[in-house]
Amino acid sequence: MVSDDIKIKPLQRQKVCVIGAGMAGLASARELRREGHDVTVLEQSGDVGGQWRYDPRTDGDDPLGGAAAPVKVHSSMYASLRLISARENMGFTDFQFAPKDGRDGRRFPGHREVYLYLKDFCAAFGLMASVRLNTSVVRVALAPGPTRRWTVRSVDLGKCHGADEEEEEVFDAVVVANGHYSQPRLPSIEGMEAWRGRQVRSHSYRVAEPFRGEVVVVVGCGESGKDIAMEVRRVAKEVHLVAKSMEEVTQGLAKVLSKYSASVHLQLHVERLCEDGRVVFGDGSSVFADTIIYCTGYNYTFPFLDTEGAVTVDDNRVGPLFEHVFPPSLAPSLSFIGIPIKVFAPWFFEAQAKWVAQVLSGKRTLPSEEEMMRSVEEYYHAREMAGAPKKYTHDVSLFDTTYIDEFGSKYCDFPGVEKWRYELLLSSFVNMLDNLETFRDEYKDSDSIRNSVEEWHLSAQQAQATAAPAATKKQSQ
Ligand SMILES: Cc1cc2nc3c(=O)[nH]c(=O)nc-3n(C[C@H](O)[C@H](O)[C@H](O)COP(=O)(O)OP(=O)(O)OC[C@H]3O[C@@H](n4cnc5c(N)ncnc54)[C@H](O)[C@@H]3O)c2cc1C
Repeated sequence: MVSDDIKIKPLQRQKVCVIGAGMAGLASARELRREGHDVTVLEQSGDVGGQWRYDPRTDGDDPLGGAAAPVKVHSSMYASLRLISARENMGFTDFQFAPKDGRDGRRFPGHREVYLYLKDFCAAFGLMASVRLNTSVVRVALAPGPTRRWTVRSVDLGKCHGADEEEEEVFDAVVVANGHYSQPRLPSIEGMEAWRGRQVRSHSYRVAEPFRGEVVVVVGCGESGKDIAMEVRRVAKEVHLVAKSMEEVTQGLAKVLSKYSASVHLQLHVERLCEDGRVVFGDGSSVFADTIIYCTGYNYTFPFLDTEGAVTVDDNRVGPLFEHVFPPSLAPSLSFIGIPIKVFAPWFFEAQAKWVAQVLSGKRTLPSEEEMMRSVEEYYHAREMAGAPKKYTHDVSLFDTTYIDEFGSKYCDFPGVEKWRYELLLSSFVNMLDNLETFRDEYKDSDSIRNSVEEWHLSAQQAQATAAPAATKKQSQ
């Protein structure tokens, strides 16, 4: 643990390392630069965009080894993926995700449109000047000495893979933004190791073609599970979609299940896998399957981070983190951006990043370590009382307007999410629950949403035309 008498560098312009150039890392870079810090973003891949940079390569089919071993391919996006959140609800406050001529202008565009948007964001704010690509961070630990600083060890993947190519740099602060949709979280099912068929993680699913003519079991009924089951059904002999309980079977899912009843079958729970290739379900029925695709979520992982036990991951709880951002004993020099799930992204990442940038510059102060710790413990206790499993610690719930709005006003004078955006979110969600196959293309806005969306389109386009060049000029000065 960190010694109590360690000196914190006086707050001002800090030399900050951001790990990762996805949505969260880019939001951090922009806010830190705005606040006058000296920022270096280290990104292991050859471009920015994180998850939204589709990668046709995969980590292969071995889920058992793959669950423990770090993945090599970062993005879990499949080729056909389209957003589940409306573009009007995704975007930075001053750089909206507005449709652009000649691009995918749909309300729920494909993954590439988000990647291009993030590239535009980088260009508009001159962020590439701070980003070092092909640089994988392999170790982050407290630097020796009387001041709390961090040694960051990285490898230049563009050059070579040898340990002697590692570089060490010392930073005043580190912002961790490495994402948490890459390392698959797998269920533990009896017989998994000996089952003779192919077992694939949704992380490695790209297209349906490899499953042509097969009997496929899709475990997990979240967004990816449903999307993948519906896509695979077009080429497979039959698909068995496994839900945890009937609660997951929304009206929309029930509709498609009845529409495709000849090829898609709902199952509840996988009981065990048999060596002969059978998959036995909770009701005792079974099927000989060729492939199982696990769509069972992802784990938080920070393989490079050594905090001497100050921050741990326990059943997907990263902690302790004050407001999901600062570990009390290491704040503010270590912070995490993008940990919460089910938030307006990147809007919320921007708010978190603004807070971190302002705390580092001394514009804002944090409560004492003890108070932050108490707050974390109270939060855990409240979650427990509400019956929320530990693994959902960072699910702050998109529909709870208070958390996001209070965060913004309390920590960084950030505007609350406008009412119409919540209305749009809710109506899109209800439409998705009812019309799984069509919700992205067929929707009916209420008059008030339609008016607000029209206004948004106009102002977003104007803002992009004027503010972005100004921002570029300002950043390059
Ligand atoms: C299939 C799928 C569908 C999704 N659909 C939606 C949606 O519709 N709407 C929505 O809002 N969100 C969606 N999401 C969630 C989305 O990924 C997040 O909103 C957001 O992209 C997370 O951004 P991030 O920057 O935290 O992480 P990432 O995008 O994962 O970026 C992390 C970056 O860190 C880099 N990195 C990691 N480790 C290191 C290291 N050691 N050294 C250097 N660099 C490193 C990675 O290469 C990557 O570029 C979806 C996610 C998935 C997987």
